[in-house]
Amino acid sequence: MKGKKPSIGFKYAWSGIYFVIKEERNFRIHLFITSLVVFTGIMLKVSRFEWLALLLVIGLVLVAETVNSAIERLIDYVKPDIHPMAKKIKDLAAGAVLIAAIISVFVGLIVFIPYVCELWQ
Ligand SMILES: Nc1ncnc2c1ncn2[C@@H]1O[C@H](COP(=O)(O)OP(=O)(O)OP(=O)(O)O)[C@@H](O)[C@H]1O
Repeated sequence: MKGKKPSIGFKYAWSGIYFVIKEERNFRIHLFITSLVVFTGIMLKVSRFEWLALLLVIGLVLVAETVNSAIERLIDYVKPDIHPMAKKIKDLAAGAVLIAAIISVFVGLIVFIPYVCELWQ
C-alpha cells in the first residue's frame, strides 16, 4: 500500500514465520534437518559452491512448506467442508513440498557422499 512504512511489512512477514514455526510440525522437522545439514557442512568443511547448493535447497524446502501451510489455511477458510477440489488443491501443495524435499535429498547426497567416502579411505 502507498505510504506504508517498509518496517511494518517486515513485522507482518516475521509474524508469518513465527506462525509457521509455532503451528507446523513439518516445518519444525525441516528446521531440525536444516540444522543437521549445516552442522555436517561445517564439520566436513564443504566448499563455497557446495554451500550455495545446500542453502538453495534448504530455502526451497522451507519456502515450499511455508506456502503449503498458507494454502492449507486458505482452503480451510474458504472451504471448511470436505470437497474434491479442496483435496486436489491441498494435495498439489503437499506435492510441491515433496518435490522440494526429494531434490534436496539428492543434492545433500551429491555434496556429502564424496566427503564420507574420503573419510573412510
Ligand atoms: N476440505 C477438504 N476436502 C477434502 N479433502 C481434504 C480437505 N482438507 C484436507 N483434505 C485431505 O487431507 C489431506 C491433509 O490435509 P490437512 O489440511 O490436514 O493437511 P495436513 O495434514 O495438516 O498437512 P501437512 O502435514 O502438510 O501440514 C489433504 O492433502 C487432502 O488430501
